[in-house]
This record gives sequence, structure tokens and C-alpha cells, in this order.
Amino acid sequence: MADLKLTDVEKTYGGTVQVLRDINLDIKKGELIVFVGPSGCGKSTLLRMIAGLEKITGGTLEIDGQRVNDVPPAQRGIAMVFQSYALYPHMTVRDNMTFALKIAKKSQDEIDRAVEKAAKILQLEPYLDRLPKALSGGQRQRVAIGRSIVRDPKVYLFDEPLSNLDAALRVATRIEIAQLKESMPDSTMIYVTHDQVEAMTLATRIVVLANKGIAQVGTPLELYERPNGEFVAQFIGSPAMNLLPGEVVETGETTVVKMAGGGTARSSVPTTDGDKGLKVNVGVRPEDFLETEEGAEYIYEGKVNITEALGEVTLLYFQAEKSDPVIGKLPGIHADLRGKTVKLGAVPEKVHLFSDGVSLLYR
Ligand SMILES: Nc1ncnc2c1ncn2[C@@H]1O[C@H](COP(=O)(O)OP(=O)(O)OP(=O)(O)O)[C@@H](O)[C@H]1O
Repeated sequence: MADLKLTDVEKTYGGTVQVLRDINLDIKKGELIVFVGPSGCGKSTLLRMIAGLEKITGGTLEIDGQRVNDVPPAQRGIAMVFQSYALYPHMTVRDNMTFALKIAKKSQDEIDRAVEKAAKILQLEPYLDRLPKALSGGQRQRVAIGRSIVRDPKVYLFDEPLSNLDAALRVATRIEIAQLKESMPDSTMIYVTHDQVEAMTLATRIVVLANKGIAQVGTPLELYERPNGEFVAQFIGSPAMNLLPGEVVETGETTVVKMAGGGTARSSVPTTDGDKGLKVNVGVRPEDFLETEEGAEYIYEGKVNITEALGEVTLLYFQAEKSDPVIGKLPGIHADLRGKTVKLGAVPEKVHLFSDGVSLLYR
């Protein structure tokens, strides 16, 4: 299994349309890297460049220290699993899985062993003689994954492999992929998804792509707890982090911010004397808001416009004049808060500070 290194990688279509630039990334053997980002940010393009299906127009891609920019896809030792399973409809599961090995003129013995191993990992043993049309969507996706496992690739690439599955099957197949990764701890995997939960649960590290480049790379919890700017702060986590304007009035280990809307925020993000008067956005995740007692200090005060009781939590949508609504997420059922004015606070450790879009932790 392999290390991957991308250095100053860029992609320009037709010589003029640049879609990616300055992509620098070190992927270690055994990692499961997830690419996330808004639609059109270049996730699939980057994956396809790694696979060799798309030309790299600048920079270098190395696999195990070897430059592979001009190496054809079949010789890169990479297997790609697509969202459309692309199985051959007239071939059995076994034949679908062994097709590439037959083309590569592997011995029957080798082919049998590879299929046996993949079928076992993916629990496909009962289905080996069936045609794809006699399988469920989740089983077909497992066959598509099996087809890559038998080739014993250096790197697995997954392009939204679960997006065609219904909600329950997505969860089940997500857990299978996590188990698959555990059963092959040395395999390197890169995974593109739109799904926050997939990214948070599967990734060893998440790469957030935006504005043609990498916004931040980190473990799921690093991105959740220490986003480097407002973009990542609002992209990771759902509903998105609230951003509320204010001005720094006290600096030090704890920073005190006077909120434009009237409250006071305390943050454990440290500041220095020079920061006094700094205009900031105070960031609080919906789940980090706490309802405050009457008379106590609060960060935000607003009238609850809509409540959504999800069972274990209630989402509170506050009226906001111009911006997106401020959202709170309180444990339990609080339908009674609709139409009421509520004051919310948060512990200083959960209060983020941004200036000009950048986290004060990363200045
Ligand atoms: N052949 C092409 N010529 C010109 N531009 C292209 C071409 N293929 C893709 N693009 C552009 O490159 C950008 C990145 O596309 P890509 O499919 O990689 O995005 P993505 O992040 O995977 O999007 P999504 O999340 O919607 O699947 C898009 O703006 C797209 O319009």
C-alpha cells in the first residue's frame, strides 16, 4: 500500500479555465482521506487526476516517491469505485469481480484466491453466481468494491459511492466501508462525499476544498473544534455555526466581546492588548448554545420564530432581520418556546472568534 504526495497540483481546462491550484497534500499509507467542499469545487476532478482519468496540467503527483503524472491509469495501481456501480449486467458477480484479473492473465488459482478473499470481506459469498439485476443496490455497490479489492491496488478511490443508496442502506454500507478499512489497515483510501456524517465518521483526515484550493486539512475533530476560518467553521457541522458580530472590549486569556445585538460573549481564544476594539464575528455552534437564566449574562437574545422537534433535540430558528436565521439546538423537546424571547449563552471554550473571516487561533 502506498503514500501519495501532491505538490503544487493544478488543473486548467482548455488552457484557460482554472478549477484547481496550489494543491499540496501528503497522504500516508493507511489513511482514509475524505474530500469535501461545495458543489463544483473540484473534488471529482482531483480524484480523477489521481486516478489518471484527467490530465494533471501543473505540479506533480507521486505514488511511493515515484512521479506518476504521465503513467496511464491501469499502471498506477489504483482502483476507483464510482457512485454508479458500472457492473457488467450480463456477467455474474464472480465474473464481474474477476474480469480485470482475466484480462491481466492471472492464473486461475490466483483469481480464485482473490475472489474468495474479497467475497469474504464483503460478505458476498452467497451471491457469487447471481447476475447484478438480482442484487439490491447495496449488494451491487459491494460487488463494485469487490472488483477493486481483487486487484489488490495500492490506493482505493471512492467517488460518492453511497449517493445512490436510500437512507437506511447508506448507513449500513457506510458501516461496511468502515469495517472494510479496518480489515485492510494498510490500504490507502481517498473518498469524495457530500455527506457530513460520512466525512466525520470515515475520515482519518478531511480535506476541505474551496475557491480552487485547500481551505483546511485536519482530523474530523480538529476541523470541528478548531476551524481556521469562517468558511470551514460553517461548512463542517450541521446546522452551520452561527456568526454574530461584536467588538473586543477585554483582552487576555479570556477575551470579552460586546455583541452588536446587546449581549456579551466570553471566549477562551486568547487576545492581546492590541486587539482591543477589534471588530469580530463570534462563532457559536447551534449545539453549543445554552439557555441562560433570567438576569444572567447572554450572548444572543432573540424571538423563536420556528421550532423543529427532532425527538432527541429541538432546533430553534430565531428571527433575523437581514442575515440567515440564528439557530439553536437544545437537548429535549421545546416546542413551547415558539414565539418566546430566549437568551442564549455558551461556555467560553465553545466560543470561536473570527476577524476578516480568519480564526483568531490561526493568526
Ligand atoms: N471538461 C471540462 N471543461 C471545463 N470545465 C470543467 C470540465 N469538467 C469540469 N469542469 C469544471 O470544473 C469544476 C470542478 O468540477 P468537479 O466535478 O470536480 O466538482 P465537484 O466538486 O466534484 O462537484 P460536485 O460536488 O457538484 O460533484 C466545475 O466548476 C466544473 O464546471
